[in-house]
Amino acid sequence: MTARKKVLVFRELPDDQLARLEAAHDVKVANPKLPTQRDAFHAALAEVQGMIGSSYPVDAALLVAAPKLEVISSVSVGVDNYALDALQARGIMLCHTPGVLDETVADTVFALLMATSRRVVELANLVREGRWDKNIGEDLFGFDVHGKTLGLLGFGRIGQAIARRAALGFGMPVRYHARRPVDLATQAPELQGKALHTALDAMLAESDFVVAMLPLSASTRGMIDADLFAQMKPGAIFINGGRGATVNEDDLLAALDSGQLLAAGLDVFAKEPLPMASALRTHPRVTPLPHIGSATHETRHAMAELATTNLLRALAGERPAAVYDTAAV
Ligand SMILES: NC(=O)C1=CN([C@@H]2O[C@H](COP(=O)(O)OP(=O)(O)OC[C@H]3O[C@@H](n4cnc5c(N)ncnc54)[C@H](OP(=O)(O)O)[C@@H]3O)[C@@H](O)[C@H]2O)C=CC1
Ligand SMILES: O=CC(=O)O
Repeated sequence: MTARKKVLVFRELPDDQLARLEAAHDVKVANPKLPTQRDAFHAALAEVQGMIGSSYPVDAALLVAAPKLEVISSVSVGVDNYALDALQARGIMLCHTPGVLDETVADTVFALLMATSRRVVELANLVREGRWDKNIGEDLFGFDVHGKTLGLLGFGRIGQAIARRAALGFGMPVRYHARRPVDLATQAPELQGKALHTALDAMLAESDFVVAMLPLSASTRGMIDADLFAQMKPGAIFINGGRGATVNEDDLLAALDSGQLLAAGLDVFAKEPLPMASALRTHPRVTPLPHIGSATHETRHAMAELATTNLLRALAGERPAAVYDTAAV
């Protein structure tokens, strides 16, 4: 039997997953985002071997305050909140939740595709506000989604789930850009002949919808800028389901205001929650969501369960299913 260790839960976990942790280890729950729990969170760091949570920056200074830390289990697939260099230097394991959220995040991205192209929020507001006094005219028509070309920036687990919806359900030709082409024959045979690895400039020029599904890293920070927007088809729709800071938001606003982009659907922003002063919050052709890519009951539970299993395995000296390679860029 594994010796009991000290575990810090820094974001709410479902009761059944908390109970699994408490059965094996001494657990402290303290969310540093809540002023009433911040001191308890920082005090606990000195003794903990394991941490589990998400959506909080675990930087190098925080890690210095946690000298006994062996493993962090993130309830997220993205790992941009963690000081990867410091984790690697200290030999602290980082686990995450790839795979269990792919289909749900792809659904969210498709909701944004449909909402932007068919003006769903704008037209629902027209009805709610009592402005539906005659049949709508051309000025409020949308554009088709089916049959249009989809360009994907990032073609990993989630990008491929989006491509399946587009190619198999909506008859959309798919172009994707990633640094390495994916071997569709072994990894996604259903997309063979339907999704093409395409040079970035050609993908941008050919796509009616450009969807970014990129992780945030040194190579992607600010990557989607004025230069890329200028290469998109005039009147394209841009969707971001990856990370906000991969986009230069001032350049995005300029592309919307100039008419180069027809609309944008955004689940993620450079700063979250989105500041009240951000023009993206109220722009008439932006559909903003509060980072809900994986936010369904089923998927958030599956993520918590995988993260809990990862942590329990790591603390027991076993290899968890989803260890992030902190040396990878
Ligand atoms: N909105 C939300 O709620 C959610 C957002 N996310 C975000 O989505 C991201 C992607 O998740 P997932 O699909 O599981 O990740 P994967 O690691 O499976 O895929 C990442 C993709 O991005 C590509 N990529 C990485 N760097 C670059 C680059 N510099 N230029 C071009 N392509 C690049 C990779 O290909 P290659 O390495 O060959 O370049 C790969 O195709 C997560 O890291 C997270 O930030 C995830 C879940 C929910
Ligand atoms: O943004 C969500 C994630 O899992 O990463």
